[in-house]
Amino acid sequence: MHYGYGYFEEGHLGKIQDLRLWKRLFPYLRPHGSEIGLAVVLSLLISAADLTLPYLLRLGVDRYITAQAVPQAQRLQGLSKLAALFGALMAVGFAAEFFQVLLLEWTGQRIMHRLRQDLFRHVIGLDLPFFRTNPVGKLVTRLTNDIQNMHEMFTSVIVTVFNDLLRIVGILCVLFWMDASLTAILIGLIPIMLGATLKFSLLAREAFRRIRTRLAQINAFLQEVLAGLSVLQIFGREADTLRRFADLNEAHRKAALHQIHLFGLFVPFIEVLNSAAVAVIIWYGGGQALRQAVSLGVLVAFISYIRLFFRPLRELSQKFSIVQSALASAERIFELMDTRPDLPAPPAPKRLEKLQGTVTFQDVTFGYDPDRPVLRNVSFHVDPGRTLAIVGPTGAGKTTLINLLERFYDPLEGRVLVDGCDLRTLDPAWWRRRMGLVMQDVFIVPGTLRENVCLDADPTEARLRHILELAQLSDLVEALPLGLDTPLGEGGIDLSAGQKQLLSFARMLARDPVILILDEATSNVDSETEMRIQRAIHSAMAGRTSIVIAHRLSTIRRADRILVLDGGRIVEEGTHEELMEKKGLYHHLILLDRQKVGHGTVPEGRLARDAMGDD
Ligand SMILES: Nc1ncnc2c1ncn2[C@@H]1O[C@H](COP(=O)(O)OP(=O)(O)OP(=O)(O)O)[C@@H](O)[C@H]1O
Repeated sequence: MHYGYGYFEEGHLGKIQDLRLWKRLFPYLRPHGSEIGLAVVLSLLISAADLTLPYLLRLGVDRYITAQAVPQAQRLQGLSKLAALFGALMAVGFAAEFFQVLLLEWTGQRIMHRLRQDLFRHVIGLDLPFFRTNPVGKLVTRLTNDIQNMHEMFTSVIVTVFNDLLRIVGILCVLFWMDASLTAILIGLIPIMLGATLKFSLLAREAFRRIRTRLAQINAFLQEVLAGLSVLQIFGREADTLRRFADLNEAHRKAALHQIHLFGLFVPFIEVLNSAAVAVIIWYGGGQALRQAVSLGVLVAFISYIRLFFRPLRELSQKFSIVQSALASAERIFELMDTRPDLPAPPAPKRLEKLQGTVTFQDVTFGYDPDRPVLRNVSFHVDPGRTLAIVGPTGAGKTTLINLLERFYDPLEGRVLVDGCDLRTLDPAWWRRRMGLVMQDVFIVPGTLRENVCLDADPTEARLRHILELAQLSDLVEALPLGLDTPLGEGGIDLSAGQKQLLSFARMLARDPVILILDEATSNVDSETEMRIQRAIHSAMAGRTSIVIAHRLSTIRRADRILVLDGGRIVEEGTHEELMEKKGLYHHLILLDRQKVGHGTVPEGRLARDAMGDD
């Protein structure tokens, strides 16, 4: 939320004298040099019009209203001319200000658009390890509040500060030229005005910070409560939740009231100061006028100038605050832009001409936290077109293995090779496009069902129909009024967990990958659909290297090789028959599974993975 004083993250202010930041900002301003130049010219026009208006008043009073010696008709004619000139100048000032605002907003929006685009491009190019340590909320703030903050600075500070300074200096010069002693009085009032507004700015900034903190607490609380509302209702936590919300709401109300008091005090105070300045000028200047030391016109012009003079003075401190907050935002934005990917890109990323699909793990050790390895000395080899099944207890490191194969992370030790090439030497985007992933968690991208199936693939209409058929999605598509053009996700329809898995399978088929990875691919669909999907999966596996995190005996049996992982190590390896003969962990797991099936606690053929950790 923006209050006109900039958005501040706890206690952090930007340093206006930080040249490094201005240097980084300059490339964003440079393409708009002509627009900024034009805005400055318009500033000159606005200031000139503003400064001339009170002077016309002076002329009106001195030359025509109080000039008894001049004939009446001439005075009236002069006044009409002045009034016309006054109107014309106001129109010029208005038009110039209108175009300046348009120009600055347009430029500000263009700059922000580019900055946001650059930042987003950078963020989505970062690797998964970065997102583990940087909360999503923080990144969203960078792309929204911080960018908005800088927009504020571009549109309402950079050029308009020039306006303000020009006006202040211009007015002082004109006043000095008209009457030095009256100007001296006005200058005496400047420190009081500046001091008051500066103090107020600090208090206002603190007040807004408090409101924002309270609002952030309310937002976080609401998000949490609404996401888990059903659990809350089941456990009867409504009254307690209501009480906690009431406390947060009350704290926000108090903070908002404090800010209203502050403004309620400051705005009239500034008005009083303004009026006091006018009173002093009337008292002192009036005396001078009576003694004929200054003309009545000068006095009238002076009073008009005072009004013009105090506004920019008052706004300068507010603008100072906006610049401080914008520079703090710029610092955070550039800090994010300077984050380098954790996975170093090879100097010349390779793309293999003809990918066979051999996968080799060579003595791989890896941990998300380098001090706590999740995989230890893992080595295996899968030939093209072969199927490898990985089984093991919960938390054994199965998904981590897949993460390394996707090159979302690099091993701490050892190498992951495809067709004999270290993954670190390949172009990661090219490599990831060669893999088809069917996972339990399916991410729906905002878009239609067709876009969600095709993603980066471009199958023909007939092929797409065939894919939907294989993925058991045809009936669903037919039942939807808009068919494949039905929007999914927010604002569109929601798919069931099972339907999402079918979608994930369809995506894999559309991509036609060399390497197939299946992780709990059909855990959420009914038995009949599962059977059909399993059949389709097996035919999809033909001719592709497949790595399956297996929970079903049927899949495991068909695998060419089975790895049994436990505590991040490969503890057994072989075919189903070999491992059964060994009578080790695999044998134990299978027996447990059979027992469970016997007791009817798990569906037939599903490996009793929950029981795996019991041993
Ligand atoms: N992103 C992550 N950051 C930190 N630790 C993680 C992360 N992902 C997994 N881990 C840890 O790594 C270990 C292995 O997790 P992994 O997901 O590979 O196990 P898994 O064998 O796939 O388990 P499951 O069968 O339950 O899916 C676990 O101890 C887990 O806590």
